[in-house]
Amino acid sequence: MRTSQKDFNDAVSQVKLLKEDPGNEVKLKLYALYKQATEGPCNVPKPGMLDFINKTKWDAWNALGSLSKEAARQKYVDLVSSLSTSSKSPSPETPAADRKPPEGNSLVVTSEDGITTIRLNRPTKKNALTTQMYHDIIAALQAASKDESTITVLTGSGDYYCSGNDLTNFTHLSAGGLEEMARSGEVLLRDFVDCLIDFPKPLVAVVNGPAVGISVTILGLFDVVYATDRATFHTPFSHLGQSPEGCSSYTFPKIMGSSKAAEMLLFGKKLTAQEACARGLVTEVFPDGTFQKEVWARLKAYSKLPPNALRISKQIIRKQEKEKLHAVNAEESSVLRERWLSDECMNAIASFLSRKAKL
Ligand SMILES: CCCCCCCCCCC/C=C/C(=O)SCCNC(=O)CCNC(=O)[C@H](O)C(C)(C)COP(=O)(O)OP(=O)(O)OC[C@H]1O[C@@H](n2cnc3c(N)ncnc32)[C@H](O)[C@@H]1OP(=O)(O)O
Repeated sequence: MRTSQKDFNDAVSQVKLLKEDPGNEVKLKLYALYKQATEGPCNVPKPGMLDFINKTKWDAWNALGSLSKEAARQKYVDLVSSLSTSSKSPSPETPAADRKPPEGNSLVVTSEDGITTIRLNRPTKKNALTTQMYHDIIAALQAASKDESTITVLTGSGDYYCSGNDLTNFTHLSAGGLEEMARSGEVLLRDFVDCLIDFPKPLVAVVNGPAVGISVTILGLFDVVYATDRATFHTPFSHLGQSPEGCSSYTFPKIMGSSKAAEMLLFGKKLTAQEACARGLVTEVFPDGTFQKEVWARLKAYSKLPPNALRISKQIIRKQEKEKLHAVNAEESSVLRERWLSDECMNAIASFLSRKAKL
């Protein structure tokens, strides 16, 4: 059956009414099909390397080749129709466990039994860290350092611990352009890591699933790291045209030796939880089935220890390193600022956003 211009116009209007964000990949497909349906094959010059949002869009449109306007209209209508069906609200009978938790509250902070828990809560994005989340974690750590709790925990919701920096952070350009984005990124990164370096109470990572990028590098600044046996530890900086951060250029060689650290930080070797434990990055690994029960029981017992003694002991253990860690953090952040402006980095991010590469 042929798609009429009216079907197409209706589908264009329907997209604006979708209840759920269909995600970047689908939005890119819709964009490309729309352009093909309305203007025909891609007929504009390829945007420059640094203009990676428009370059990604151009790539998607250009990839449709000589597809006819009629066929593109049909594909657009079919795609919108599949989205409209899948984004209908769940019926009242849908069991709660089958529903995705809301995306609204990306960080959930709770305090109970002497433990303040900071939970990354963007499970549908594998808990990738938005710029807002870095700010919120800083605020949560500052509050936790002064609250009644004895121990502070960082963990994730859903099947991932954290997929690292949200790569769409790079697409939110302000009036100052790329340079300004890189400058503010450097300041945010430095503040975030400084806050971890200075955190005065026992800081525990409860790694409930795979961990990527900055969520791995900062583990050297935690006092204890518990991981499920499902967790993996991956720092794909070279693949992304980036460089190590979170003080890992200093803490990783110290923790695991320089050659093992290089395998992770230069070549992006992904470690299993057992390997990370053998290298000293993880304190203890638990079977996934009993992970939450065992870890929280242990933390509850530790939280009954005298809080002042814990603070003072942590201070003695970390004191010698603080100055060095702040210097390392400043240097890593400054090097990254340069990296973010490089073609290698731009290309890697554009490639992720257009879904050509997965790590
Ligand atoms: C200059 C501005 C910067 C400002 C901020 C500065 C602050 C400091 C920055 C410090 C530098 C940090 C460096 C890093 O952390 S490097 C590591 C970055 N992370 C990645 O490269 C991971 C990318 N993701 C993946 O490879 C895969 O998604 C993953 C293996 C994690 C999971 O694959 P899987 O197939 O299981 O799931 P999906 O790919 O379908 O993912 C589900 C949805 O989640 C989205 N997603 C996942 N990870 C990220 C991410 N890091 N950023 C953005 N979005 C992410 C993915 O796109 C899917 O979304 P859709 O359903 O909408 O398609």
